[in-house]
Amino acid sequence: MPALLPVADAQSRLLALAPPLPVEDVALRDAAGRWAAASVTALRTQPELPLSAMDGYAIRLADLPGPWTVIGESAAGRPFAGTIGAGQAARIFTGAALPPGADCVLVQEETARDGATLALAGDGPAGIGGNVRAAGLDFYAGDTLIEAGERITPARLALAAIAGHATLPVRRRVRIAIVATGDELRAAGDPPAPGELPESNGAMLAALLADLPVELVDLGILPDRLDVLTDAFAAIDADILVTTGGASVGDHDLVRPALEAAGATIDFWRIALRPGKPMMAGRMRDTVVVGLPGNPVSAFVTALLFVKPLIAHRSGASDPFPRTDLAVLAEPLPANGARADYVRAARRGDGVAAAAIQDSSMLRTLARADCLIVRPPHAPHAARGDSVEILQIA
Ligand SMILES: Nc1nc2c(c(=O)[nH]1)N[C@H]1C(S)=C(S)[C@@H](COP(=O)(O)OP(=O)(O)OC[C@H]3O[C@@H](n4cnc5c(N)ncnc54)[C@H](O)[C@@H]3O)O[C@H]1N2
Ligand code: MOO
Repeated sequence: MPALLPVADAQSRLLALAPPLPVEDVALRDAAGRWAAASVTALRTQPELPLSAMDGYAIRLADLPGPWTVIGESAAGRPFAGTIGAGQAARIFTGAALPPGADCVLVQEETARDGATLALAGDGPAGIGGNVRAAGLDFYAGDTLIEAGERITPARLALAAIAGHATLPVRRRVRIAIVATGDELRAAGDPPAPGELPESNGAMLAALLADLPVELVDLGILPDRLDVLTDAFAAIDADILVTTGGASVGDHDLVRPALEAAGATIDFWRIALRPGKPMMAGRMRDTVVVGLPGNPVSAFVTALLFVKPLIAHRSGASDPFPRTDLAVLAEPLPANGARADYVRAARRGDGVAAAAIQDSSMLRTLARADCLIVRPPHAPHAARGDSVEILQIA
């Protein structure tokens, strides 16, 4: 058996199987959660004019300590038409344009007003520009606001809107088909006969992909039959096909031969990862095929490390891999073997502690974990208090 492929090598080979999808311009709200296909520049300056940051009075700093004569009003969207001269003030509201002649804003709470006469009842603004947002404070027309390959987060979406964009260039949504394989599987809710069990990977994968720009087709459960699997795979019209189960070496593990019979070329199979060793990936015409192991925890971990990054890559992400953090061990960990280990763990006190049993079938253990401790191949014994890399999962 050839040596197992290191996780990072498998990740880069997977992404190299197919490029990002074609670009389309979509309405702003439809771009949420996708990745910018080109850099986004500001079509306007924000704010375009100096604006008041407070409700109060627009004045000239040199006129402090007053009093002033109030000669007009500037509201957001309805600027004052006149100019502020010596001893004059304009009522002004938050977001309103600072009238010409004024250079600062006196906040309402520091004033006493009697008809058109305004008196100081506090310290007043600290200097020229006090309580005023200068033109271009946030950005200037022509500034690059979002780089190509960056995710369109809610904040970046709002930024694009205020910068004057109605649409954004993004990659089209990823069409992804998922299939569970196994004669023993029954749809969740169907009573299983002895030796059968409810199918759980489909719901888990769909939930894991819910925050990604995908069109998901769930093909349900297919039996361990070469002809049925081959016909089903050959008929798939998707950018990515994800199977679970049947990936290992048993007599009923038919995903690889079925993919090959359907025209796929397998690029790699079996990686140095626990859980997730029997994972495979390849290409079937324009479809990237990813065969995940059937064990539910193995399917979860390989979906996090491979399927989500593949979707991000095909969606144009420049940084498609999950971000890890550092945490302190609340309990020691034994030395690791030859495969990278993603250890189910939970926060305890101010550290993280691994679950006692790490079997890759155990969904309750996974469901109670809030992170995976990343143990590199051959990592030595780690003591309580040591710093470890973790991947947040909840
Ligand atoms: N001789 C060897 N045996 C195994 C090896 C090996 O290297 N040599 N690898 C083991 C590893 S590691 C894993 S992981 C499993 C994965 O094998 P498969 O991908 O072929 O998975 P199955 O055998 O089909 O299923 C494993 C397990 O998970 C249950 N399962 C499958 N699909 C689902 C689903 N959609 N929902 C819920 N549960 C599912 C299935 O009933 C099995 O219990 O192979 C080891 N064996
Ligand atoms: O690596 Mo398997 O994925 O033990 O569970």
